[in-house]
Amino acid sequence: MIIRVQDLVKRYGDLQALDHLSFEVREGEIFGLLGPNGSGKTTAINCMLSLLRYDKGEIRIFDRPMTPESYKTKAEIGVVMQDVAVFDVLTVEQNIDYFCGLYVRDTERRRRLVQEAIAFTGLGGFEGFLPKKLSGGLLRRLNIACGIAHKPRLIFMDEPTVAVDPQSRNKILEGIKELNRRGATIIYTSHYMEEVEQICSRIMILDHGREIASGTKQALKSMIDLGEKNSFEVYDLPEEELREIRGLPEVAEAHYQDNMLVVKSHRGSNILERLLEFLRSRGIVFGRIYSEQPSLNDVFLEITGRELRDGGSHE
Ligand SMILES: Nc1ncnc2c1ncn2[C@@H]1O[C@H](COP(=O)(O)OP(=O)(O)OP(=O)(O)O)[C@@H](O)[C@H]1O
Repeated sequence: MIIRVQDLVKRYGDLQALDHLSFEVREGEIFGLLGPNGSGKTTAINCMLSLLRYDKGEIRIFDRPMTPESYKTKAEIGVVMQDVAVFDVLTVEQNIDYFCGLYVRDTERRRRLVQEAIAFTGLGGFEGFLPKKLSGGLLRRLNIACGIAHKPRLIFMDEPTVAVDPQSRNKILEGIKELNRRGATIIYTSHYMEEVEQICSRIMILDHGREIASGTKQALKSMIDLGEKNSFEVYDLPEEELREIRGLPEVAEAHYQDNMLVVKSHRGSNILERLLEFLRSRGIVFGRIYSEQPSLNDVFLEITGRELRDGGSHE
């Protein structure tokens, strides 16, 4: 077992940030911690890294107890934190060399590792740049290079794509999958469900410091009764027709707002064809049609009654 967390409790004064959290991470996984802002993801990571004292519980990494003095364990861990933490006065290359040097003393080997990290994160050509000359996306990639240059066996990544443009984000996500293919186990936190769905092999959903569900994305989605969501651009939908749609046995819920008819079906039922027939038979004019599978947001919504996040933008 790469990580075993048992019954972890962390309080900040009266606030219970982690509430009896237990989970395990196996070798080779990309394990996603998904939860809204403030759900306890960063606190959980800081406890696992022994950067934060906790009130109760046990944390083992590589089958060894994790303590602030676990230097051997720490040397096998890479950390990419939410806030970019690099030295302003050092160049890209010097920064990576500095962080790699915390674990790798041999200068020849380090030189090779630094070059590999530069190539891996696509920072070639920027070696001599100071961090303040880099774009936001490149700075994030430097942050990642600093965390992974020493080729750790286990990598913690805390929201590494916050405030990153879509192109850099995709590069970062591809990079994470590649690190995993090369053998690293990864803990990835995010409040962006699409990212977690895209890269994580197993996911734990957190809310108020508690696990509300965990499993593969398929397993999580099969926990809820929701099937696909079909949306139709409809210019006029009489109340009577909406009532009839709601009455169809496969329909879980149906709403009509701002010229959009949104119909969510129960799990396992495919009703797009039937809805199209219904609309046509009633002479209801429709425009564009979208069909979506349930998302992890639907899982979160069904369990907590709230949206995983407000709005849809990747701010
Ligand atoms: N040093 C601190 N002192 C007091 N409260 C804190 C402290 N750090 C975090 N908290 C609170 O603990 C809860 C969990 O915060 P945490 O940062 O772990 O959540 P998170 O899921 O990582 O959120 P985010 O995505 O915003 O970082 C929040 O309510 C937060 O306000």
